[in-house]
Amino acid sequence: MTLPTYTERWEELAELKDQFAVRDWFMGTSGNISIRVSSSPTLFLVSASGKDKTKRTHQDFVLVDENGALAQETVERPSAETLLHVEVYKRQEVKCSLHVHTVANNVISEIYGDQGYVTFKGQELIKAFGLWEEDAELTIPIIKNYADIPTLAKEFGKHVKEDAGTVLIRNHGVTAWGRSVLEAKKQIEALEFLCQYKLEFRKLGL
Ligand SMILES: CSC[C@@H](O)[C@@H](O)C(=O)COP(=O)(O)O
Ligand SMILES: [Zn+2]
Repeated sequence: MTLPTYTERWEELAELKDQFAVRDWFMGTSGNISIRVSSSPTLFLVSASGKDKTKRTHQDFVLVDENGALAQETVERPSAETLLHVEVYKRQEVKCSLHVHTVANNVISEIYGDQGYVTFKGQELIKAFGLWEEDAELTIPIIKNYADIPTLAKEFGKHVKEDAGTVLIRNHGVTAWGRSVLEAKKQIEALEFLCQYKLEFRKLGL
């Protein structure tokens, strides 16, 4: 790990955090985000736990290793959900992992929670997930919100089958990851759009 890489990745993550904060995507200190700093060994910056993520400070992120253990001296604790980030960084191409709680993603995860997935069809934005065919269908898994984080991470890990993806956690939020910050961001934003659309549609009784 070279210092410019560390600083550049920190800044990239900090910018993203500011953007999500403006959208109110970190309500009540919820949400956590991370970015890969090194591949060999695996090291990534993850948001510190329990902070007001609408504010920018020099303690916003901490460096952790492939197991989610602190790789630097700090008084901060890594996100309580660091183990979910650990799951995606097992894939060498993954560069970024994002987790947010929104009302729309929570309601959709509850409505479709029993069936374990939600589908979207006939929507332009499913192209953000690489689905370009006219009748393509996007399926997003919904997992149970286990209180025990290692159990939650294990369940989540079963759905990390590609270098980019999205998983809803029932009545909790969503985690998206990708080969770049843009790819992870694109998916989490697109899913939020699709969840809001589906809810609006249902509200209108259509
Ligand atoms: C305070 S509610 C949110 C937490 O329980 C958790 O789900 C979350 O997303 C944020 O935890 P954090 O440890 O700050 O990364
Ligand atoms: Zn969470």
